[in-house]
Amino acid sequence: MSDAIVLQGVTARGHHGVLESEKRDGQTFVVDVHLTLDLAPAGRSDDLAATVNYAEVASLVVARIAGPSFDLIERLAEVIADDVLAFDRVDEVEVVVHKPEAPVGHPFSDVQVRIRRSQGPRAVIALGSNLGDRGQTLSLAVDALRELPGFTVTSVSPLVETEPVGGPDQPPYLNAVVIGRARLGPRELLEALHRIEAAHGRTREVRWGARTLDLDLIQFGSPGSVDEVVSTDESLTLPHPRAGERAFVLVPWAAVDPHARLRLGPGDERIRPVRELLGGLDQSGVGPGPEWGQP
Ligand SMILES: Nc1ncnc2c1ncn2[C@@H]1O[C@H](COP(=O)(O)OP(=O)(O)OP(=O)(O)O)[C@@H](O)[C@H]1O
Ligand SMILES: Nc1nc2c(c(=O)[nH]1)N=C(CO)CN2
Repeated sequence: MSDAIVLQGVTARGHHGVLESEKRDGQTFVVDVHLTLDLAPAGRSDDLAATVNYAEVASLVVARIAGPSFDLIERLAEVIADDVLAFDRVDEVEVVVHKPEAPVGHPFSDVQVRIRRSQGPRAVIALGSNLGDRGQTLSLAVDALRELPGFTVTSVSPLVETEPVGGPDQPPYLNAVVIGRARLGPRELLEALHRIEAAHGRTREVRWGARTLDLDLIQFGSPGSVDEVVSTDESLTLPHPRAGERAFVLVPWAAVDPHARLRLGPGDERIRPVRELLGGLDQSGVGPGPEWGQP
């Protein structure tokens, strides 16, 4: 990925430094931020929501420069990198902090630190429940994902109420989609999903039968990018082979990421916008669900 947004020379006064006089008097800090992200969705749609607003990044940087004092500019760079990586769309960030008035004791023009930090691949997880207190179970599953080491939840879709698709006669489902960034590998993530399912009384007796909780890994990495994982292995097929035909997955996914794209199958070259796939599906069995946290 070579697309980037580059914001240079964001300047503000701050009180970072090891010396008492630096903390007391303050000085000028200058920050450059280089964000690596896919700009094609914004290029195609002309929609600010499909990219990162550089003015928001500048405000975050100024807030950190002017905010609570750190001893080291390394620390200032690190917190700025963390703030920028909280934008789900950013794959990698480089932060340079300049301190041109630093007390160096000799003539000099600038001192700077430069760090580069990356997100893990983006993972899309589909949630479903049609037994017990469905909303409560799905809320607890999202909590468990938020607490999962090596996984950062970045977005949670609204709940949808859906008619069962396939399998025996069974009650209606609540479904949702969670998107996150994974430092875990896809297998470790699937094992963690199975542990969360088991903690909520999930059993596997009937294929496509009723269940307290179902967590499917829909996609790991961005389709077409180097971090995408494609697998035909039966124990972990990626992308999930039935996702493209399931309105109960695609409706909540498109609601939380209108620019999402899906490879049509593990052996398939075709990558399609989720909204386009939805256009070809019968969505009559999918309706709005309760608010999160409401019965
Ligand atoms: N992408 C994937 N996400 C989740 N499970 C997968 C995936 N690929 C393969 N599997 C395997 O599928 C097996 C059955 O999973 P599960 O019981 O959740 O299926 P299901 O929900 O009844 O059906 P479906 O897979 O059609 O949603 C699991 O043991 C798992 O190893
Ligand atoms: N509406 C709906 N139907 C389903 C679901 C689901 O989550 N929602 N899951 C299935 C197997 O994973 C089978 N059928």
